[in-house]
Formats: sequence, structure tokens, C-alpha cells
Amino acid sequence: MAHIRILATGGTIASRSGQDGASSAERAEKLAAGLSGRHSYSAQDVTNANSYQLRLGEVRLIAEAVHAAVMDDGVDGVVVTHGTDTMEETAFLLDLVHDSPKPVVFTGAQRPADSKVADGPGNLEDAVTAAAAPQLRGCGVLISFAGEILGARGTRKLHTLAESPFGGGVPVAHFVAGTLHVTAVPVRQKPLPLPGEDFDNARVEIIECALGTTPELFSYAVRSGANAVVLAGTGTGNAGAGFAEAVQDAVRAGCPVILCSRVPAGGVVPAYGAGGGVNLVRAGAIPGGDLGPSQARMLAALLTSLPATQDEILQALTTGASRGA
Ligand SMILES: NC(=O)C[C@H](N)C(=O)O
Repeated sequence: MAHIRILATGGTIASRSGQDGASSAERAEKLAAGLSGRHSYSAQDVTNANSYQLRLGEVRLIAEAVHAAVMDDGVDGVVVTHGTDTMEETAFLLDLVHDSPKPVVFTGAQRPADSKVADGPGNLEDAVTAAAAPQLRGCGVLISFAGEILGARGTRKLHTLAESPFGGGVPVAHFVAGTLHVTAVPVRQKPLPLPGEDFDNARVEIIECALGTTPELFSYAVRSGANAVVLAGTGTGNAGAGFAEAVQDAVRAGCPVILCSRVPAGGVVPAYGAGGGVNLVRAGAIPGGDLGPSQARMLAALLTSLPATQDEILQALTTGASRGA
């Protein structure tokens, strides 16, 4: 029997419906009480909020709690319960710093705990099974939801309401009739240092391009002191008139720019001129590879909060943005 640490942070899995909308209410012990008992567990509350309310400081606390759990010789794996809205961000940040073969498995729910058809209990049972699975050791941080287990890197919430809202990451395993089948092992990068207190105040803005978007907001983000900016370009990573010049000004001012795409799959491929990805990269933007804007933002927030020179940050961003580097 494995021993699993369950860390609760809130989200719909812990929510009760109310007149003012669903809000996070249930504690870790209550969530874990319905488990089948195939593995022993210890349950701990880290925070208790809907995930759209979380701040970077709380993500740091979650990272510290996971780190303490994996350092505990009595713990074989960790489950983090979390709201789905920003699960891709916290899970990815934790994947970046995860330095242990022990599985860390995020899960949550799409329907509140007091729903007659709550999906949280089944998801939690699966996540505990995954965290205890020797086959998933060395796979890093995973997201387990509705019977599917994905690597944190590249995973995004792709549907607001679907029972299985996540996609994009490496499909590491799935459950068939309660049995775990492993299908792929994610490529892992060298772990980065845990976030320190400066991470709490890192300011990385995401500016999304659409037809006719001007660089005004982008330049405002740089002028107002952002530590980095993620430019979510169109298509393969393109932007309209004036962006290449604005990127050059940002980079000269010491503000790194990471180029992503607003498109959920396929990644950034600098291929176009006339303000396209070729010009943006020549102006100094770092191609974000397959990272979506929300995950690129977490990488940039972590790197710019670490004690490092500008060159080291740019080098680490470039390495971190390319899969498997
Ligand atoms: N399904 C969910 O968990 C969504 C919720 N709004 C949250 O992210 O906390």
C-alpha cells in the first residue's frame, strides 16, 4: 500500500453551490474521506480558493508544500486538488521545479462537490491511483481528469464545461475500467530552482494579437515595469503593424519578450515576414515553442524572479521554451 499526500487548494472539486455562485468550501480531509482506501493518505489544506483568484504567492506555497511532501520518505506520491481554470499554470510551474521521481498528480472537477453527479470523487480516486503507480515515477507533474492523464507541459483547458476539459499535453496514461494504462513518458527538462519570495511579485503580462491590434498595450506593459511580456501572436506567431519595432524597444529596455501563438496547437514557427514571426524574432522575441501563453508566462515569472543576469535569464527562457532541451 502506497502513502499519498493530498494537498487541497480549492476549486470546483471543493465547491458548494450558493445563491452567489459556487465557491470553494470543502477542506482536504472532507474531500479525501470518500476514497476507497486502497492507499493510505495524509491530507493537508494549502489554500482554499477558486483557481481564478489564486496569486503567484499561493502558487509558491503550493510548490513548497509539494516539495516538502516529496522530500518526506514516508510519501510515495502527491495529489494536488485545484480549480481547473488555472490548473495548467500551477501544474506547469510545479513541473518546471519538480526534482524527484515521485509522481505529482493534479486533479479537480467540473461539477461542484454538492452536485448529484459530482465528478470530483472519481477524479480524486484516479489521481491517487496515478500518484501511487510505480509506472508513473519519473514522469514529472501530471494532470489527471476524467480518466485521462496528461503531462503538465503543453496541457491547456480547452473547453469551459466538458467533463474532460484538458488537452494539448503528452497523453501519458488513461484508465480503462479502473486499470491504468501508460502510453507515453514525457521528456523532462533539468529542474529549475524553487520559486523564492520575489516570484510573488513577478509581473509578466500576456498581450494577445487579433486582426488590427495595435502595439499600444504591449508598449504600455513594458513602460509600466513588466518583468517580461508574452506576445500571443496570430497563427504561427505573427503580429500586425508596429509590433516588431515595439518588441525591439522592449528588448533594448531589458524586458524579455516571449513569442507564443493564440492558436491552441502547433506551436510557434517563425515563417512570415512583414511583421510576422521572422521579424519579431529578429527584433529579439524568444520563440515560445509549443508553450501556450499562460505557461510561457509562468516560465518567465519564475526565471525573471531568480537571481540571475539578463543574459542568463534570456538563455534560460530560450532553453525552457524549447521542448526537451
Ligand atoms: N472547474 C473549476 O474548478 C473551475 C473553477 N472556476 C476554478 O478554477 O476554481
